[in-house]
Amino acid sequence: MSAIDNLPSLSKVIASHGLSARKSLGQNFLLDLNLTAKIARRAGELSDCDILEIGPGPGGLTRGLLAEGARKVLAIEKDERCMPALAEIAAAYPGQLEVINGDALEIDPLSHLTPPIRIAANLPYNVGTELLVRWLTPKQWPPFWESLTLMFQREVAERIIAAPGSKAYGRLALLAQWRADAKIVMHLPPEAFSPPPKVHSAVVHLTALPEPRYPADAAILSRIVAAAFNQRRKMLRGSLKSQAPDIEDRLLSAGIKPTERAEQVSLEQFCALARTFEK
Ligand SMILES: C[S@@+](CC[C@H](N)C(=O)[O-])C[C@H]1O[C@@H](n2cnc3c(N)ncnc32)[C@H](O)[C@@H]1O
Repeated sequence: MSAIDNLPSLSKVIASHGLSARKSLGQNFLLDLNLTAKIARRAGELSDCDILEIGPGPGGLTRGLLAEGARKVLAIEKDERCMPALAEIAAAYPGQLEVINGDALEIDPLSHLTPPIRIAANLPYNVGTELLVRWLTPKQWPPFWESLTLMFQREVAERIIAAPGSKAYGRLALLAQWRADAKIVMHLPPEAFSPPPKVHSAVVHLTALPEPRYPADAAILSRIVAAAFNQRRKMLRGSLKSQAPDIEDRLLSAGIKPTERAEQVSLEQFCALARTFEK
């Protein structure tokens, strides 16, 4: 019998290590290993890849990723209490699991990983969106990762895949669809988690495009789109007035009516508008 067969169930792990869920860390754990294996399979072909996992908690998804054949998993977890449980998994997969106890928003994981790299995470929603925006907006493209497989609150997942004209359409949709193919690959009810959250969840899979769909500077595009959607009910000539005194001319040159609202503007048009700020 191998060490992996000796790993206890996640309910036992939680009980034996006293891992009562902390709300402040957004802890809603996945305890069903069939489910975590299913999520790991949605991350794509793992056997030749290093995986960056953020927020492994007691290690349900970590076990799924390793069982699905990941070459190596680098897991960054803020909660020190999870370290003994993760050490048990590391012992079952010698040399394949490296754990860092720290804040993923402050750690640069690159020196610990070898390409090709995929990212998988079940994170609190605010940390997840902040990291997603960071991963989508590096200056250089393609990025260090090939794909992202991320759990979100269902409404956030819908914002990532939203089309123009819909209520969910905004900065997340534009940044995600500019440089990646994004789709929802799984829906999870609250009961899938312990403790169950108040909201439904969904897993989004994003594959990095070799090149962005349209040329634009990431920082400028991000700034323009944020300003446009911060006042999404306003006409763009109003919401973007602070960006440039000649904003109406810039909008017209990008093929956008200055009286339109952000919701009606396509990704291609936002990129054209961002390019007027590069000159
Ligand atoms: C929703 S739980 C998911 C845990 C585990 N992946 C699972 O699916 O059962 C989120 C995890 O992210 C961790 N976490 C929260 N903020 C973090 C941060 N800034 N950096 C690293 N981990 C964080 C929490 O401690 C928690 O273990």
